[in-house]
Amino acid sequence: MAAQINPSILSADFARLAEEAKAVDGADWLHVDVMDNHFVPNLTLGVPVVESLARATDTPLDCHLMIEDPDRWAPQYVEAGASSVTFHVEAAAAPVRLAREIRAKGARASMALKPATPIEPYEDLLPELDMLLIMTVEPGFGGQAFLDIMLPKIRRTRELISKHGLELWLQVDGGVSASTIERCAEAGADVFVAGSAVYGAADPAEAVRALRTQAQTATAGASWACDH
Ligand SMILES: O=C(CO)[C@H](O)[C@H](O)COP(=O)(O)O
Ligand SMILES: [Fe+2]
Repeated sequence: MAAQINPSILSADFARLAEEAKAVDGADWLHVDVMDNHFVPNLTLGVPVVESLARATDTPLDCHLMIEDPDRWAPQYVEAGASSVTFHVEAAAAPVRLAREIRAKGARASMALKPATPIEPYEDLLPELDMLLIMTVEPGFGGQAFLDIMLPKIRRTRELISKHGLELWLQVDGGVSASTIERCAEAGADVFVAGSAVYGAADPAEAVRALRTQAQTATAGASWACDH
């Protein structure tokens, strides 16, 4: 699969979300960070904003739910128009049931791991998912420094995906920029969230294209991608 770049609107101007979505024309997905001030110490937006944004853009929405009780709330984000919904495993009571419910409602089901959460206990759940998100910062805020100690976890997850022959996308989120994206791609990521690196650029659409080129080039030279 070609590398995908998902600009995070956390770094956009929330008063001009429709225009900010257009500013990254050509992006694969729009990454929408939902924070409830409980699971993370920050508060962003909820279902009504996602509904409006889904009407305002043709770019599919990738909703990253950093909230308590995703079992209750995640299905509502599918109904609001999200094409992919990510819940945190640390917050989910029944991750398999929830992933099945998200898929049954017609969206891609994705599960996120905070930096201190290992992948190994969840190996058997991977076939239930369309995407796995490895956080490369502590969730809660944009503009944080990339945690390169997450690279071995990305590598081990890519090995598990290959071992089971899965079509699972592997997303990284947090501190992804021109100086870190190649290491993520080489380790095995294929979906890249970038907030400040895109919306902080003079030309956000050009930043998306440049990041994609960097990721594609790094992937082409990576050992994990040789048989793809
Ligand atoms: O989930 C997130 C934070 O919890 C954001 O998606 C992420 O931080 C993007 O911002 P940046 O690229 O600036 O790090
Ligand atoms: Fe995110």
